[in-house]
Amino acid sequence: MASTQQITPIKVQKIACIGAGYVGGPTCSMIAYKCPHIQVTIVDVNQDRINAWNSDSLPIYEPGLEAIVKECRGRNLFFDTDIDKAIIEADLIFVSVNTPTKKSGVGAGYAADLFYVELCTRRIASVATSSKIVVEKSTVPCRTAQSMRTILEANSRPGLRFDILSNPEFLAEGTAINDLANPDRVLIGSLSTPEGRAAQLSLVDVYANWVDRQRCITTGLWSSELTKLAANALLAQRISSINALSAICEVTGADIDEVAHACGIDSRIGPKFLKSSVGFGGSCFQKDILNLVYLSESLNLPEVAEYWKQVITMNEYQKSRFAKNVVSSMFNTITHKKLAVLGFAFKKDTGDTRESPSATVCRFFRQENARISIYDPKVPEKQIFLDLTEPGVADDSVAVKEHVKVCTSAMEACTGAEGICVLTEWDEFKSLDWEAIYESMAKPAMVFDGRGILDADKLRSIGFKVFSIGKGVNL
Ligand SMILES: NC(=O)c1ccc[n+]([C@@H]2O[C@H](COP(=O)([O-])OP(=O)(O)OC[C@H]3O[C@@H](n4cnc5c(N)ncnc54)[C@H](O)[C@@H]3O)[C@@H](O)[C@H]2O)c1
Ligand SMILES: O=c1ccn([C@@H]2O[C@H](COP(=O)(O)OP(=O)(O)O[C@H]3O[C@H](CO)[C@@H](O)[C@H](O)[C@H]3O)[C@@H](O)[C@H]2O)c(=O)[nH]1
Repeated sequence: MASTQQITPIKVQKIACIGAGYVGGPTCSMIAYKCPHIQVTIVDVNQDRINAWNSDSLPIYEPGLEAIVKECRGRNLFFDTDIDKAIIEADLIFVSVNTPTKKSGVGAGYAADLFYVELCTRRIASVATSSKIVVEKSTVPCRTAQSMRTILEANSRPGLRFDILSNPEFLAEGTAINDLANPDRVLIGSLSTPEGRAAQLSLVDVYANWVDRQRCITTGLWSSELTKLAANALLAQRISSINALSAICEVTGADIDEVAHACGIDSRIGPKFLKSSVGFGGSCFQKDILNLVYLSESLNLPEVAEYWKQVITMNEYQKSRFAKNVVSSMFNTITHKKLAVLGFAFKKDTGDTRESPSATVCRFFRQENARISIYDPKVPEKQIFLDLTEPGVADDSVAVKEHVKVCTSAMEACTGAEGICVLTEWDEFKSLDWEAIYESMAKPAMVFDGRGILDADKLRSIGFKVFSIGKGVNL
């Protein structure tokens, strides 16, 4: 029978966050900003990253982040590599480390690699001198909290308590600050024991400094862990669904934006996440769906696994369909032709290139021996070369530079090109001087809009041949 014993939640005064990445950095900076009475220390093993957080040039680009960090840093927000000190001092610890897809061993290519989560858990256990609330912020497979509890209980000093909470993060890159300041919901899962409930309430109290308590959803641990994977799978599924329809539009002459609008206006469907594109990217969607596929397979649910896998298959199809269409439209060869690629980040307003569809398309163009000129307003040149270098291929870091040029403006990338591919939806691409670009290009000048952001009629009136995703082949 469940105990009715009441335990008073602790008042959190010191928070440590292990992992100063895209999630740990912005999330805990927001906590420091909204809770000046709480001391927040964000720690990482990566000295360069911590140095950057302590400098004028933050390691990630996120609109609005810099102002928040500048206001709080040195006041109640600290970035450090002294992980042990932060653990010892904190009463609540966020584990916000990376959980990439496993590259080898059991579950390779599907399962989440929990190596870093386990490393942190063991470190907390061995270092802690007082009881802690440990919060899974990383996206993890269902029931990871149980493994964390077992490790903590088996390795810590006698008499200490560790309450594990699941508090998955739903921020999207590029809009992280607004997502954190005004979240649709904050999800906190715990065991249904009195201690678990008390820990849950302690974390609700932290968020309640700026989030309405009604929006703080409290659930069981496993529901919370699974909700994170489910939410990403459902979002990615919408994109794959609209992209599957875009292929039908291109053959039939229907217009994907009209279809998406008319479908999305139905309140049961809703308008968001129905923008057809060259494919979804980012560090999460593919990884989390693969994780869900693996979970389904390990639970002996092959039909469920197959269902979710199809979301990724469709995404791969969309990227390759786009790239092949460029080749066929350019008279079946792009060998030695100059192609301008506008946008390399996986979406606008971020410099993140993880799983970027632009990188996939560029790799395809490289295979076809095209000359690729890339412009992205936020992705550093070094990162572009890193992403396009084939790992394990001797001297490819040199060879890639024979095919790929990184430019400092869209105009520079497009000058002399035979085709332009828009692969990230940066706003600045909509207002380029398209007349001047047209004049500078080899003819026929072609534009392949993989994000559906350009005014195709206007471009055609200038003289371009235009392909827009989901708009009928109307070059
Ligand atoms: N990127 C997103 O938009 C996003 C959104 C929601 C959830 N998530 C999830 O959050 C987690 C973190 O993602 P991210 O994008 O911030 O990753 P990231 O790679 O940007 O950051 C992770 C950081 O953890 C550090 N780290 C790894 N092991 C460590 C250890 N043992 N001790 C100290 N530091 C360690 C790494 O050095 C790195 O700086 C992942 O599980 C991801 O799925 C990401
Ligand atoms: O209608 C749409 C919406 C998005 N995208 C693409 O989908 C990808 C992902 O976009 P988005 O979800 O906005 O960015 P992420 O930062 O990857 O955020 C997702 O992944 C995070 C990590 O788990 C979650 O926290 C967020 O809730 C979830 O939206 C990008 O390539 C977008 O260009 C489309 O093609 N069409």
